[in-house]
Amino acid sequence: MNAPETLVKDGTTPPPGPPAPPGAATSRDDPSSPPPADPVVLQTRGLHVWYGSSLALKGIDIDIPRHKITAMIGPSGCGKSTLLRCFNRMNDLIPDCRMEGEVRFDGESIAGPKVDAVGLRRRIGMVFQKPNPFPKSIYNNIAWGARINGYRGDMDELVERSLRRAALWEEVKNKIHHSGMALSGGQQQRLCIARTLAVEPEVILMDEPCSALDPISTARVEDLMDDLKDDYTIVIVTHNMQQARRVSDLTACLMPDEAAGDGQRTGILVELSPTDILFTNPKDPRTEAYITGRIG
Ligand SMILES: Nc1ncnc2c1ncn2[C@@H]1O[C@H](COP(=O)(O)OP(=O)(O)OP(=O)(O)O)[C@@H](O)[C@H]1O
Repeated sequence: MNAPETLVKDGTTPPPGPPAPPGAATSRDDPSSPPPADPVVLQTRGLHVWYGSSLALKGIDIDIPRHKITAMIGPSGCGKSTLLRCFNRMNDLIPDCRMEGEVRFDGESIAGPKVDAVGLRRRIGMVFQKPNPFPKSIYNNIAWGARINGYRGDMDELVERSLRRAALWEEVKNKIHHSGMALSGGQQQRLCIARTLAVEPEVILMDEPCSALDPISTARVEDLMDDLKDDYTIVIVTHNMQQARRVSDLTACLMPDEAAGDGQRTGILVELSPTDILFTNPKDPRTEAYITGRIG
């Protein structure tokens, strides 16, 4: 995503709230101020994303609520991962990827050269499909990132706290200086979650975090997500509709735009609903067609 000079808004959609002035103090700067009252933590308006000349996402307007788990489902190639990467500007790292529209975090635009993308990714962490621990010890998988991010506190305490929070401590406490690569796939994924938690993000983006895991490891990660949502906002992309039903509070259904030209698969958001409603009484016939297997 290249930061656009001018943000383009879809005139058919309601505009977001007013942006905070650049450099304005936020509640995060002042520890005595109450947490933001706005229940929406991430918001897009009129979001379009292109890879080269190919339009991958069109006109996405979505509000992600704080301290909830929002799942994103939809057929392959309809732009779920692309949308996830818009939230912390990971698309900036993809050549030829360009976005127009607005993405707001805590009410402030994340686009533009003045926003520190690295700092943004610290506040909005990401867990990937394939566990990707560093080729370092379990301890250093956590300590390394924390040190780079300027952590000056008690590192042993941070490592233990992060591993406990990721429900991994009991399994690794006696081999903390062994390689993270020697853990099982499920343990590696929880180590990656612990590494993400160690830098104290507010939001965790998960891109199919269980697709490489066996059912028992999947259940452990799902239990962990449920436990984490009191303190974090989680957005998860999943192909597994049962998983979306089990873990999420809200579900967003993305579908290919029927109006797109031949050979184009452009994703649009057709529905965002409470998960129990989306799977039992969907508002949009395209959602119903997808969840009943009539569109894949
Ligand atoms: N790095 C990239 N370069 C070029 N095109 C890309 C890139 N990443 C994704 N795309 C294209 O953008 C569209 C959306 O891809 P994306 O991976 O976001 O969809 P998805 O819904 O997450 O798919 P899946 O469910 O298969 O993972 C696809 O047409 C894909 O080919």
